[in-house]
Formats: sequence, C-alpha cells, structure tokens
Amino acid sequence: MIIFLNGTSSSGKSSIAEELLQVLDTWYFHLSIDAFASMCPGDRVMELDEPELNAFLRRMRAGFHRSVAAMAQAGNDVVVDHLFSEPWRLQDCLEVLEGLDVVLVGVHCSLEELERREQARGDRTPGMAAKQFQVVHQHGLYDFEVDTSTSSPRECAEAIKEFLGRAPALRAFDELRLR
Ligand SMILES: Nc1ncnc2c1ncn2[C@@H]1O[C@H](COP(=O)(O)OP(=O)(O)OP(=O)(O)O)[C@@H](O)[C@H]1O
Repeated sequence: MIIFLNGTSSSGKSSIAEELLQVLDTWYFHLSIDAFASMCPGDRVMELDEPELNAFLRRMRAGFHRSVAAMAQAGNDVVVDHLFSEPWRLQDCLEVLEGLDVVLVGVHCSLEELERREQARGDRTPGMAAKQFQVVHQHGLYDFEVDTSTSSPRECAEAIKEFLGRAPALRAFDELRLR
C-alpha cells in the first residue's frame, strides 16, 4: 500500500504523514522529497548554474519516485509526501508506480493559512506556497481529500485511515492512467 499525499508546501503533508505512522494498524515508512533533498550537499548544489541545477533536481525527483516504487515492491507500506508542482512528476509517478496500490490523497489548505504558516516557519521561500497553489491540484482527481485549514494533522490521519477501510477498488491513479 502506498498512501500518496500531494499538496503545496506548508499544507501539512509531513505532519499528516507522521500521524499516519502512529494511527495505522501496520508499520508504514514515511518517504519524503524533503528528506531526499537533505541527503545532498545543499550549499555546493546551489553553486550550479540554472540548467545544471534543474537537471540535478529532476534526477533527484525521478530517483525519489523510483525509490518509492522499490520500497513498495519489496513489500513495504509507504506514506509518500510529495507535490505535483510540475506535470512530469505526476506522469512519472503514474508510470513508475504501475502495478502498485496507490491511494492518492489531496492535502488542501486555504491560501491565507498557507501564507501564515510559511511566514511563521521562516525556512521557506515567501510566496512559494502561493505559486504552487494554482498548480499542484490541477489534475483534479483524488481518492480522498483533506483540508488542514479546518482539521488537525491527527484528524486528517484518522479520516484517511477510516477511508482506507471503505475505499473503492478503482483508484485515482488507474483513472489518471486512462486519460
Ligand atoms: N492541520 C494543521 N493545522 C495547523 N497547523 C498545521 C497543520 N498541519 C501542519 N501545520 C503546521 O504547518 C507547518 C507546515 O507543516 P508541514 O511541514 O507538515 O507541511 P508540509 O506540507 O510537509 O510542508 P513542506 O512541503 O514545505 O515540507 C508546520 O509549522 C506545522 O506545524
């Protein structure tokens, strides 16, 4: 099982993922694109020129998608914390995760609250969430959706768990592949 959380920066994906690890009945791994980004020497990477940096980041994200697939193929249950802020990312995930059971969860949050969180965190580029806001949910299809403007991370995790018990067999990823 792969529970795939998609939402803007500061929408609360990581917080929900950590709660899911506590409330789910089996032992999931939380695989996060942020964790992958922290594995490289960030200060040296920032010295790359723009085309090199874009190529580097694309390889990292493609590697992340394949690592998720590899963990699931080895029999592990996984919570993925990622964002479809470029169309190729969703397309790549649809291809790479084919044959695996993916439940796609949209993590929503009001723009006002996103901007408040972004400012409070201080370690995120101001305006990043607003830029992603118009893009990450553009494919418009989920198995389940949560709103972190009105629910706590624990409430979202509990709602996702409850959904898993009644989820229809046809997944959003199956429908998106047919498009
Ligand atoms: N449901 C919530 N209600 C209120 N605050 C929240 C909620 N979920 C997360 N937050 C707060 O918002 C901030 C961002 O949360 P989190 O790191 O989980 O988001 P994220 O989507 O993983 O962000 P990023 O992609 O930038 O890493 C944190 O300060 C967190 O405490």
